[in-house]
Formats: sequence, structure tokens, C-alpha cells
Amino acid sequence: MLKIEHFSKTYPGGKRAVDDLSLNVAPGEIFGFIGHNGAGKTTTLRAVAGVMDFTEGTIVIDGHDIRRQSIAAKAVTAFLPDNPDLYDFLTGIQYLNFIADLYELPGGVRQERIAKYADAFQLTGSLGSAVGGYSHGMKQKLALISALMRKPRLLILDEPFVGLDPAASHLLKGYLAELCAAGGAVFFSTHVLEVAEKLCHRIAIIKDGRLVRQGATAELVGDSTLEEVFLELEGASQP
Ligand SMILES: Nc1ncnc2c1ncn2[C@@H]1O[C@H](COP(=O)(O)OP(=O)(O)OP(=O)(O)O)[C@@H](O)[C@H]1O
Repeated sequence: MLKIEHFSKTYPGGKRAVDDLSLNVAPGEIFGFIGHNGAGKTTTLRAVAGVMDFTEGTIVIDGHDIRRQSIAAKAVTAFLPDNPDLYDFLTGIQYLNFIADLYELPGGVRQERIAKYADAFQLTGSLGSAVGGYSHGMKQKLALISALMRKPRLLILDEPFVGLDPAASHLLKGYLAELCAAGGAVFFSTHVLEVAEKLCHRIAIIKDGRLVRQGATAELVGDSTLEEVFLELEGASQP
């Protein structure tokens, strides 16, 4: 579903944020991407989502090269940044309809899906209000609904659990599993290692822009916890 090969990104000014990263995410897989602050997670996710160009390597989504077939790749991908930038002057429902129009989601299907996800995330009563008045968590829920309603083949999420209340986090985990059961795939970054350990089929750990470990969660963790494995790789001292 997602194939990243020898991906590198050097920012203008010379910072090499990611160096020679390769990984695959298979259909049906929830893939967690973890690493310290500044490790290169957001840089990678933004390149995969096609919102940032990169220096070297190839990124292929569902058979479409993100550079050469960017529209086809983006048509099957949804990306939720850590701080979604929505249109404050639109109401929630106007925003969802705007996204549904962009991705040509037919009327009946969109209404049914918006109703389903908005009810579940308890946002239905706020859809008539301007997004500018939403709390951070409400904006995040709206952005999530806009991504989920499209039923993307690949869902890319940057720190999706930060700022969500426990009920919304629980719901989201269920929806990620649902998307994968339907043959989609999820690639997400997180600092919440307990969630990653429980939720992810496979995990990659990035350190200073380089992939230092990847594999099936059970194999990667072994008899330890993900936190222990992570801290050991980081060389961090444990109490
Ligand atoms: N626009 C930019 N210009 C220059 N350097 C950048 C830019 N964006 C990120 N970087 C640098 O690239 C490196 C990787 O940043 P990135 O945002 O990908 O890390 P991250 O793993 O997502 O971190 P966090 O967990 O803190 O969100 C960091 O050293 C950061 O300072």
C-alpha cells in the first residue's frame, strides 16, 4: 500500500531531517512511526502525503508515485496533520461538504457518513457553527471526520491521539481497525507508546533521521515493553 524507498529530505539551510529511510506498509496494516522530538516523523509523513517535496528516494502509494502521479496518489490518501489548519470562517458542515466536493463524494454517501461520524464524535450539534469557534479537540474531530468519510486506502495521521478526549481516542482506534479490516492501511506517528504497542501490527523507530528498528510489534517488543525498547535505542537512562 505504501512503499518508501531510500527517502531523504534536506531542508533549505542544510538540515538533513531524514536520511535514507525505506519501509513498507501492507494493506490491512496499522503501522506506527515513533521517534524522539525532531527525529524526522512529521517530515516523512508530509512527504508521503505529498504536501512537501523531498531530496532523494521514491514514495509509492497504492501503485502511484507521489511525485509523478500525485493526483492519483492523493485521491486514495487522507492526511491528518498534528495541527489541522481548517477554514475558520466556514461552518463545520460547510467544511465537510467542501472536502466531500473536492474528493467527489456523492451526496447520499456523504450525508450518511457525515451523520455516522459526527454522531459518534458528538459533533453533530456543532456542525452549524463556524470552525473558528471550535476548541482544539473539536477541530481535530472535524478533520478526522473529513478524513474518515472518504474511506481512504491510506490514512496518514500525525500524532492523532494528542488532544482527543478518551471517548474520541477509543472511537478512533476502532475506526482505524475498521479501515484496515476493509483492506486500507494506516501510517501514523505517536509519542504514546502504550497505544502504539496495543494498536499497531508493525512499528518503525526513527532516530536522528535514520531508521533504527522496524518490524512486527510482537517481535520488536519481545519480552520487554515498547517503552523499554525505545528508551534503550535512545540510550536514555531509566530509573
Ligand atoms: N521547515 C524546516 N526547515 C528546516 N528544518 C526543519 C523544518 N522542519 C523541520 N525541520 C527540522 O527537521 C528535523 C525533523 O523535524 P520533524 O518535524 O520531522 O520531527 P518530528 O519527529 O516530527 O518531531 P516532533 O516529535 O517534535 O514532532 C528537526 O531537526 C527539525 O528542526
